[in-house]
Amino acid sequence: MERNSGRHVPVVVLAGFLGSGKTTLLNHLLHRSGGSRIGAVVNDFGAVEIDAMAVAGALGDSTVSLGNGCLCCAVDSSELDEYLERLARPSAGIDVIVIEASGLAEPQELVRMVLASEHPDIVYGGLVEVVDAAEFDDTRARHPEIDRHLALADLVVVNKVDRVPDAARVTGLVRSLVDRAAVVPATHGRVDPEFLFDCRPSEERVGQLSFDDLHRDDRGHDGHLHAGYDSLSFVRGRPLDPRRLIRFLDSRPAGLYRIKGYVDFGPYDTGNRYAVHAVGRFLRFHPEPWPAGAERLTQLVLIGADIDTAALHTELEACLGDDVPHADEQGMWGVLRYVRRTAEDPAA
Ligand SMILES: Nc1nc2c(ncn2[C@@H]2O[C@H](COP(=O)(O)OP(=O)(O)OP(=O)(O)O)[C@@H](O)[C@H]2O)c(=O)[nH]1
Repeated sequence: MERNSGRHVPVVVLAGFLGSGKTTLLNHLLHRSGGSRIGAVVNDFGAVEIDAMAVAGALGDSTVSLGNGCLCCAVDSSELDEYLERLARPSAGIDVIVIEASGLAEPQELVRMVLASEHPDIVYGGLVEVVDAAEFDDTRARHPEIDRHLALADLVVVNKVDRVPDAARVTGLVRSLVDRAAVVPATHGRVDPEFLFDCRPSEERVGQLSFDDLHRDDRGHDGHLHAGYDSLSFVRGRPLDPRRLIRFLDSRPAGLYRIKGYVDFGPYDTGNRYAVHAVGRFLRFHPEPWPAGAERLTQLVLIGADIDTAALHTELEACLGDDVPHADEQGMWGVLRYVRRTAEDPAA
């Protein structure tokens, strides 16, 4: 692909099911993009913008966030256009824009929105689909439409190959489902940024997409991946009790597929907040120092199908800690079981 010559900024759509590793990949790109400056548009499904928080530090003013709901269901694309306009301005000095879609977005809707943009300085830069190798079989079984998403992709990153014994089988299966896309295995989203900048589809392929896949149909949003999914946001200024939270997490219902956010354990660790990620049955905590001046908040987003959001909310309330100034030493043991301190597993 030609790099931005000052005329056209490519816009890459980064999609993939809940928890597949989109934010991790975007963060990798931001740190490894060499001389290229990346602008990011982040779209979360939950009302608290956890993904935007996770990428903001690396980007400063070149990230914008479209929170609360799926971008694919935005009434019109003018809001997106406004953001793209801001990022594509020559003064922003941005070479490529990446839109990180919510894990429940319909990629073809996003591609359509980019193609429909009237902004003269941007050009559609391709669809990147991230796949969670460990969850791929289950996700496909629950959502056969994933195959359709992969068929639209220009690059598929088969992520989390460290979590599967049969990475070659999963990669082969993905290859059989794509059209012309390149398929690259990865761990923690570590792909060569050139892959993304190079994944721009040919004119022919864009034409094919816009004709076959991109016209708006009249199904409404019933057939969308997010139909049937609910999300719940939990924000509190009072610390959580680690034992109670672990009890909640260990007994979480099967439909609660994704949890992400940050937890304040108050006196149990005054220096760190704990990024938490649950994807299916997988659970991980990453302690990280509180950013300077950050308000000490617990902020969680829970996403799932057939979940009782009111009951989950009540259960989370019950995880709030008692107002004790001191913490007992064993209190964090349950949490620390889910912390991995190796270079192989950096915080997302
Ligand atoms: N073991 C392993 N974990 C990974 C890998 N890539 C990402 N993760 C972890 O998977 C979890 C989800 O990663 P994210 O990057 O937040 O996923 P996402 O696709 O942005 O999630 P949503 O925005 O909720 O759809 C985090 O705990 C990551 O650290 C990987 O290659 N291997």
